[in-house]
Amino acid sequence: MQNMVILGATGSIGASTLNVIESNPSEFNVYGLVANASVDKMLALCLQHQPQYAHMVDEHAAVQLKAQLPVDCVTEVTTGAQALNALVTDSCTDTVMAAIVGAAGLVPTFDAVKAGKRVLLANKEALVMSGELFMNTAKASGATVLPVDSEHNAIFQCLPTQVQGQLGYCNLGQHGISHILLTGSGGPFLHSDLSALSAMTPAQACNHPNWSMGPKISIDSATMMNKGLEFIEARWLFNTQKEQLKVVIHPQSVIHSMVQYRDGSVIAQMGNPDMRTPIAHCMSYPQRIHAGVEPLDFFKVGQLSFCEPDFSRFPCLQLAMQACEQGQEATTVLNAANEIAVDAFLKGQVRFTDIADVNRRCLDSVQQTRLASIEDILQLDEQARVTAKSVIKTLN
Ligand SMILES: NC(=O)C1=CN([C@@H]2O[C@H](COP(=O)(O)OP(=O)(O)OC[C@H]3O[C@@H](n4cnc5c(N)ncnc54)[C@H](OP(=O)(O)O)[C@@H]3O)[C@@H](O)[C@H]2O)C=CC1
Ligand SMILES: CC(=O)[C@@H](O)[C@H](O)COP(=O)(O)O
Ligand SMILES: [Mn+2]
Repeated sequence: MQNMVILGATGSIGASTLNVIESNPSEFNVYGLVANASVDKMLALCLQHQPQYAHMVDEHAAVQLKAQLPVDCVTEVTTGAQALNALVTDSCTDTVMAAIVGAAGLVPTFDAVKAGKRVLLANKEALVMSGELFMNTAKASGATVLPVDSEHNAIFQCLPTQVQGQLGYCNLGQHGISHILLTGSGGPFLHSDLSALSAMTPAQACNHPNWSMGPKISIDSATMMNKGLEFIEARWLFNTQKEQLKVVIHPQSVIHSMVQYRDGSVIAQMGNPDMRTPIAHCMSYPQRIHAGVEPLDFFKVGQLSFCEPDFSRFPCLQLAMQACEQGQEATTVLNAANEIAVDAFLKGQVRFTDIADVNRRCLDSVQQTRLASIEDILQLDEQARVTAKSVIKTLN
C-alpha cells in the first residue's frame, strides 16, 4: 500500500489521480490532500477519501474547512509552510503527486525531492524554473522522479529501461537515440486566421480540441507556450542536447511523443487523450494497473497527421526554445512573465497576442545572476513578476 500526498488535489490532475486511486483501492491510500483556497472542493474530497491531512495554503480557507468538517472526521486540517514541508517529508508519505499549477508548486515539490520521495511530476513549471538543481537534488537524495506530463511520460515509456533509471543524467547517444520527438496538438488556434488571434477570448483559448485541463495550461496550449515549457522540461528530464529535441505538431493527440533511434526505428506511445493513463503509469511503475481509460480504437481514430510548428503563429514556442538555450535565468524569467501574462489574459486585462509581447519584453530584460539555491530562483521569479506587471501597464 502506497501512502500518497496529492499537491493540487482540487485541480484537474488531482481529480484524475483520485480517480485512479479509486479504481485501485488496495494499492493506494490517500494520506494527504493539498490545495490553495477551494474549500468546498476540499471538503467534498475529505468526506469521500478521509485523508489523514488536508492542507490549505490559504490560512483563511483552512479555518473555514476546519469549521465545516464533521467533528468525528479523521482528517487534520493544516496550513502554513512548515506544515506543508512536514507533510511532504513525513516518514509515512511514500509518494507525492506534484500537481500544483505554476511556480507555487516549486517549494513543496522540491522539498519532496530533497526528502528522497517518489515524486510524480505534473508541475512542469518547477523544472522550468529549477531544472539543473532539481535533477541534481533528486540524484543526491535518491528520489525517484517520474514524469506525469503526457509527452514526457510517453518519452519515458519509449526509452530503454536503463535510461529510465538515469533521468537527468542519461546519455541518449550512448543508447542509440538520435532524437526525441515532442508532439503537440497546436491547440484551438492551429488553423485560425492570424489576424483573428488578437481578439480571441479566454473561453475560446481554453477550448482545447483534445484535452480537458485547468485554465493556465489550456491557455499555454493555445499559445504553444505549453510546448515551450515542455521543451525545457524534456531538456532536464532527458539531459538532451539542443539538436536532439524536436517539436512535431500532431493535431489528434493520439501519439503522445516518440523516440527516434539511430537505426531508423521510431518508438511511439499512443492512447486516448486521458491523463489517467500517464498518472496510472507513474503510480504503478514498473507494474501496470487499470486506469479506467477507454482502449484506443484505431478505426475510430482513422488518420494521424503531422506538421512543423510555425513560429509566426506561435511566437511563445520560439521564445521558450530561445530561453532554454540561454539558461536557467532566462527560463525562470520567462515562466514568471508568462504566468502573469496568462493571468491578465484570463482576467480580460490584455489581449491573447499580448501574452507573447509581455513574455518577449521580459525575456529581453534577463541579466546573468547566480542561481545557486531555490531562494535565488524565487527571488528572480518575484523580480520578473514585477517587470511583467509593469510591461502590462504600458500596453493599450
Ligand atoms: N491538466 C492536465 O491535463 C495537465 C496538467 N499538467 C500540469 O499539472 C499542473 C496542474 O495542472 P491542472 O491540474 O490543470 O491545474 P488546475 O488549475 O486544474 O489545478 C491547480 C491546482 O493547484 C492548486 N493551487 C493553485 N495555486 C496554488 C498555490 N498558490 N498553492 C497551493 N496550491 C495551489 C489549486 O488549488 P485551489 O483549487 O485551491 O486553487 C488546484 O488544486 C500544472 O503545472 C500543469 O502544467 C501537466 C500535464 C497535463
Ligand atoms: C495533457 C498534457 O500533457 C498537456 O500538456 C497537453 O500536451 C496539452 O496539449 P498541447 O499538445 O496542445 O500542448
Ligand atoms: Mn503535456
